[in-house]
Amino acid sequence: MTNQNVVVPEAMPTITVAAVANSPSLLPYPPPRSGGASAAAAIRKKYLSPVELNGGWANGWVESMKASSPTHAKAAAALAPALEYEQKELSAWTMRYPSALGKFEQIMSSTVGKQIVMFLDYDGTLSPIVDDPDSAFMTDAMRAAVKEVARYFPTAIVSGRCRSKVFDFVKLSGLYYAGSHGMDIKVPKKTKYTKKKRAVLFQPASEFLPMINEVHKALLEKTKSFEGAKVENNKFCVSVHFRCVVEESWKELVDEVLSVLKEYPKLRMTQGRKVLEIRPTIKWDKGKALEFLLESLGFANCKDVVPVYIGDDRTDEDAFKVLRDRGQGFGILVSKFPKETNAAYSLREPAEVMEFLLRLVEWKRSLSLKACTRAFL
Ligand SMILES: O=P(O)(O)OC[C@H]1O[C@H](O[C@H]2O[C@H](CO)[C@@H](O)[C@H](O)[C@H]2O)[C@H](O)[C@@H](O)[C@@H]1O
Repeated sequence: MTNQNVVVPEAMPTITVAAVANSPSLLPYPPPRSGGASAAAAIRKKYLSPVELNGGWANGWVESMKASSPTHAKAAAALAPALEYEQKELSAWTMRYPSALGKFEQIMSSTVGKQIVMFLDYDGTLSPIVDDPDSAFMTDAMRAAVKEVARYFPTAIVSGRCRSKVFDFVKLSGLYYAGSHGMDIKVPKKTKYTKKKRAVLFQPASEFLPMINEVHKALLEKTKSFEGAKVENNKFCVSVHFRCVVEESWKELVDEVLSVLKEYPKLRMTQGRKVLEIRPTIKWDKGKALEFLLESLGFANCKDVVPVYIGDDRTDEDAFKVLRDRGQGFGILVSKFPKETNAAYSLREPAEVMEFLLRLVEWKRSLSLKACTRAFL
């Protein structure tokens, strides 16, 4: 069976056992905890294209879904040699993607005299991952930190959620919001940084709205018998959550989702953190949204701008890649586990993101203070 609208989860070349041994950073998320050659075999299996696996596409998705299963991880954690192997992998990975907190001074010294623009993902970055997507609240302390950052730097929230929903969580005006993985961007008429004649609403997938609503309904119907499954309408994309579905039912769930998708060749499916994301096939992603926002802010051809993007998920990789390709700014991946990434730095969890944001504010204030003192001398 071939299905053009299905994106192979993490389509990666097949990795050999030797290659894995030599490249500790080539690990799926979270890494298999079975250690040594068997870990390598698990990695190899994960990266096989679904068409190569017996049973075809759906099995490929289930393999990918299982690779991020905490149940699997816990069961395998009983193996002591695996833990040692894992520690080595982690330290090799953090050498390659150092902590943005550990390298804070170094990072900041490269931004002096330049304009930092902040891009923040929401789930898993500003808020912890929780079972119920409707309860993924950010803390007041995090909100205060983001507010402070936005006082000093243009700040955008870039999320897979629909724009109104992510605004309801963040509740801060004066920021830029890009929802539906960047397919719904609003640039207000007047901000500290831009004065536009009118607000800009950029929705490159607007023609898909009726189709997305139709698919949302169909998916609600098809998944209603799966205990724990949740379908979320994110306006220009739909999320099918399987975090609370028992693993034995994942294959059946994927089959149902694929059976709906078969009727919509203009939609594609990708996988996030325990979620299947259905979205239009248009060439638009969080990376394009980052470029669009930089342009809207007047930094399109500016050499002295440092875009900083913090995110935790596969969809954030598009933005990290844009920064890497531009050779401008840097991405920070939020992850506790080694993970192949286009980011330059890492942070372990939202609490560290908050610490980074607060240090950024402190650094900016101390710079301004030094400048004032110099002016008085
Ligand atoms: O781009 P993001 O802001 O990171 O949004 C990506 C998806 O995030 C949400 O799902 C994830 O977080 C949930 C709450 O912690 C969790 O239950 C779920 O398993 C995660 O995948 C959101 O609900 C999705 O619609 C977004 O696409």
